[in-house]
Order: sequence, then structure tokens, then C-alpha cells
Amino acid sequence: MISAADILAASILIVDDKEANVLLLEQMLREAGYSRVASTMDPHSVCALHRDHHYDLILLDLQMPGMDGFQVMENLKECEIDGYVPVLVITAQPGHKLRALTSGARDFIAKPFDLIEVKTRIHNMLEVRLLYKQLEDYSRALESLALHDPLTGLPNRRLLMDRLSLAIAHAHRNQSTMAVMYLDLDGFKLINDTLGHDAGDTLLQMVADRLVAAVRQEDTVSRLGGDEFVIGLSELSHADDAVNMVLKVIQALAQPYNIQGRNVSMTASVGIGIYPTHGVEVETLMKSADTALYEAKRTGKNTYRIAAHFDRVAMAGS
Ligand SMILES: Nc1nc2c(ncn2[C@@H]2O[C@H](COP(=O)(O)OP(=O)(O)OP(=O)(O)O)[C@@H](O)[C@H]2O)c(=O)[nH]1
Repeated sequence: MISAADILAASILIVDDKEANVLLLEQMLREAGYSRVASTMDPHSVCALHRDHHYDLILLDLQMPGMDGFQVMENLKECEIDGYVPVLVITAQPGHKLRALTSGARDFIAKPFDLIEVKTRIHNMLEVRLLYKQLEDYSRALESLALHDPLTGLPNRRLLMDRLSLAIAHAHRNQSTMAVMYLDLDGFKLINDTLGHDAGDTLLQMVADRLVAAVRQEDTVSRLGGDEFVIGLSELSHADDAVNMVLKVIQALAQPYNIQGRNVSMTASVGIGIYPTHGVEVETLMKSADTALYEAKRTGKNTYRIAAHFDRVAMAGS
């Protein structure tokens, strides 16, 4: 819902070449309680101002020397990034109303001003504008929720799969390599059992931060769920780089964690699958890394294993 306070806090730009009109509208808006009102008498400056300030409403005079309101609207359509041009035109010519509406104006105000009507139109238009913004925020938040793990904020499996596909396509095009690192914490259940689930959550968040800090920005650190994390290492110049990265990751995770005033120790086991040696598709690479992780767990934990060689003939025949 949009509250009256939201509407009064919206940002407004007045564009009119006549100072008397600017002052009248400014005064009327301030008296009505609007707190963010700016103005310009130069129509050429509107686009740059809007780009910098993202106004919720632009009150635009249609008749101005040098550049009329119709030209300003054309320019605004080009510089508006989210596709909504929030213009309310001001005109003394009844014949211009329809042309203004078909040129992109959301509504119009007739001169001479009927102040009650002006206030009502501004209020209504701002309400629609803010609802539109709210809808955009909701859909962005939903999109983010669908692609991220709520506990750590890391990409989830769905986003990871997309990023791995891109990294593979990139490696294929550049005849370079990339790798998948599959991690599972060792004995994590014990933290939950001894310190409680909240402490377990805190540890998972600290692990996520350390993983992000250990790799490069172009790599993808994701949480699949529980104590399982997968890192997509993209644009590796050599397969050995994956081994250097895994050693760095294992060492970063093995440093003590301070949770609820206690020093907690935790280690991780890791399996690595390297493109194209251990798979040329996301699914096979993930499977190879998962199998290698199983080997790392089986042979003592707090270590890593590289996948066994990918058997292309067997895969093609299976
Ligand atoms: N705190 C917390 N615990 C979780 C979450 N999701 C899963 N778990 C717990 O994580 C534990 C994962 O256990 P496992 O990986 O099977 O066991 P482990 O103790 O790490 O054993 P190994 O992997 O063999 O070393 C289980 O006890 C789950 O209940 C979560 O979001 N928060």
C-alpha cells in the first residue's frame, strides 16, 4: 500500500520557462506538504536532471521557447531507464491535451490553474507512480528469492547451474578451462547437536563469507542446502589453478570460528571436476565433483580429491 507520507516524500520536478508559474507551483506543493520539490526554467536540462534524480513526477509546461514540452517528452523517453515517463503536462491550449497524452504524458493540468484540481491530479499520479515502483521492487525481490539461498544470500542451485553453463560455454569458446568444487563440511551435525541450530546457522554464514573472500569475483560460490557448497571456478588458464584454489579454500575454512564467544573448529572435504577432462556438461561435471567429494570423505576428510578421468565412450554409450 502507498501511504500519504510516501506520496508527500516523492520527488517532483517543475519545468516552466516562466518564473511566476514556477513559484506558484512550488508554493502550492510546499503548502500541500511535498518535501522534495525541484524546478528548472531550462527545458534542455530536464533529461540530465531526471537521469541524476529519477523524479517520481515531472510537471512540464508545453509552451517554452527553444524546446517545447513535446520535444522534452521525446528526449525523456530515450533517457528513461525503467520505461515509465512520469510526466504531467501543463497547457493553456485545450487543443494540445490529446496530443500531449498520445505523446507520452500521463495526464494534464489546464491553465489557468484550478489549484484543487492540480493538487488532486498530482496526488493521483504520484500514487500510480509509487505503486508501479513498489511492483518493480516486489518482482525484483521475488526474482532474487527464487535464485538465492535465504540463510547465506549465496546463489542457490538454480542460479549455480546457469552460471556453470555460462562458464562452460566461455571455456569452450576460448579453449580454456573451468572447474567445479563440491564442498561438504566435516562433522557439521555435531555443531547443531552441541551448540544448537542457531550456532549452526551462524557457522554456515561464516563459511559462506570465507568462501566468497577466498575466490575471485568472477567465480560463483553457491549453497545447495545443508552444509553443502559448490564453487564454480571460471576462466582458469590451467587445470592446476583449481588445485591452488582448493588448497586456499580448505585452509581458509580450517581457521577457528568464534561463535557465541567460543572457538569452534571446522574443516571441509572437497571434490573437484575439471572441464573438459571430467565432463563437458554441467550435470556430468557436478556428478564427477560429487563422486570425488565422496572419495575425499571416505579417505579421511579435511582433504580434496580430483575426479577420476571422464570416460567419453562410456558416457556416449550409456
Ligand atoms: N543449522 C543448520 N543446520 C542444517 C541446515 N540444513 C541442514 N542442516 C543440518 O546439517 C547437518 C548435515 O549433516 P551431514 O552433512 O549429513 O553430516 P556431517 O555431520 O557434516 O557429516 P559428514 O558430512 O559425514 O562429515 C544435518 O544435521 C542437518 O540437519 C541449516 O540450514 N542450518
